[in-house]
Amino acid sequence: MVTKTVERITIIGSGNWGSAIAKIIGNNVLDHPDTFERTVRMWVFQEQYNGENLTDIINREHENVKYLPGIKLPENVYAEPDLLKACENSNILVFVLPHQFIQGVCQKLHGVVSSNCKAISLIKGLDISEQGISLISEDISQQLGINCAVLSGANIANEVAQEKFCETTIGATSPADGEFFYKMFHTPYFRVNVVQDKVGVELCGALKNVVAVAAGLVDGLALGDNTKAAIIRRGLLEMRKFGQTFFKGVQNETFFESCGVADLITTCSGGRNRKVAAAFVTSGKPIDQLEAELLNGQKLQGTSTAQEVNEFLTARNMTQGFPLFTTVYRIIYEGEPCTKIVQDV
Ligand SMILES: NC(=O)c1ccc[n+]([C@@H]2O[C@H](COP(=O)([O-])OP(=O)(O)OC[C@H]3O[C@@H](n4cnc5c(N)ncnc54)[C@H](O)[C@@H]3O)[C@@H](O)[C@H]2O)c1
Ligand SMILES: O=P(O)(O)OC[C@H](O)CO
Repeated sequence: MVTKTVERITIIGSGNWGSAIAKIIGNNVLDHPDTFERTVRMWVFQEQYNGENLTDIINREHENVKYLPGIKLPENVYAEPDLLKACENSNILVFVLPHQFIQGVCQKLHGVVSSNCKAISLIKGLDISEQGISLISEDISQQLGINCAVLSGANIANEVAQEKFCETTIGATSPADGEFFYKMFHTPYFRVNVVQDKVGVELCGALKNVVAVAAGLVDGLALGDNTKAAIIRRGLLEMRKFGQTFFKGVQNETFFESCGVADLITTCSGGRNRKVAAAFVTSGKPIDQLEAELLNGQKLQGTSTAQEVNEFLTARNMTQGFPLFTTVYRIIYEGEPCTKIVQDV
């Protein structure tokens, strides 16, 4: 008799989105016991919450009281503070942590992960320097020697966790991987569409965060909805130009998926980057201070991505071709007046 092996999943990250996605995966594996192992492990960057380990609270209360309060996680989601233990014998790795922490995690996992693992990145960020750009999914693939698909969409975590209808996009170059991840993530309220333009999906997720900062500046200046719509439209065009200038094969259609225009709308209305950028205008406080004051440990991605994109464009003498990305950078990091967001774009 041939025994069918089932896939063991580890979620690497347990913030606001990591916890919301743990709810989806934890429930979906129960619907597919022939495909997935029942227990889903979630790596938690350990911290104390009211004098207790966060992992102990999550495993007792089935709730991430710090990053996703008020939402019960399925009882088969198990929080583990040791990264290597969390990933032991896993076949499926779901990367969902702020992009600034991915290098450290990959270094710890280097040489430990089996080459027949599949990975998917839900991270919205890029690894950019003067030397060039790497997609986070490419970094994961290269450092761990495994394939990595991506998932990105108009998905504010708290709304997804409350099971409010939305859509998302999976980018997978292999149709078999696309089908597999569809099964792992799709629900009636979290509708997955799979496309092959993995690079386009990932770029949308990262670059929309810079546009969200611009939208927050507009809100802070109380310029109104027409102005914000103009910023969103211009932002979308710059995202596409950036993708099609620096990467091969990025498709126009991808920008009309959930990961493109839909994510721009949601992030520019209700996202954290928007919120902190608006407060930057109204309070005059530095971004780091506002992140700490307003986000309760959650992390911003848009300001650091604006800085990374600017470093990359400056090294190529191409900032003029991307006025919105460049203006966001200059306002946040070089003290340009916030009103430049409508003068220089
Ligand atoms: N929150 C959302 O609505 C949402 C939706 C879609 C995509 N995303 C993307 O998902 C990714 C993860 O975001 P999130 O919202 O789950 O995180 P978050 O901002 O809510 O939480 C921050 C996380 O980072 C962890 N952390 C802090 N220091 C760390 C360290 N040194 N090393 C490793 N981890 C550390 C914290 O424990 C916490 O789990 C990001 O790329 C984000 O853009 C977020
Ligand atoms: O809260 P933000 O700005 O990080 O955006 C959250 C999600 O990416 C929206 O899809």
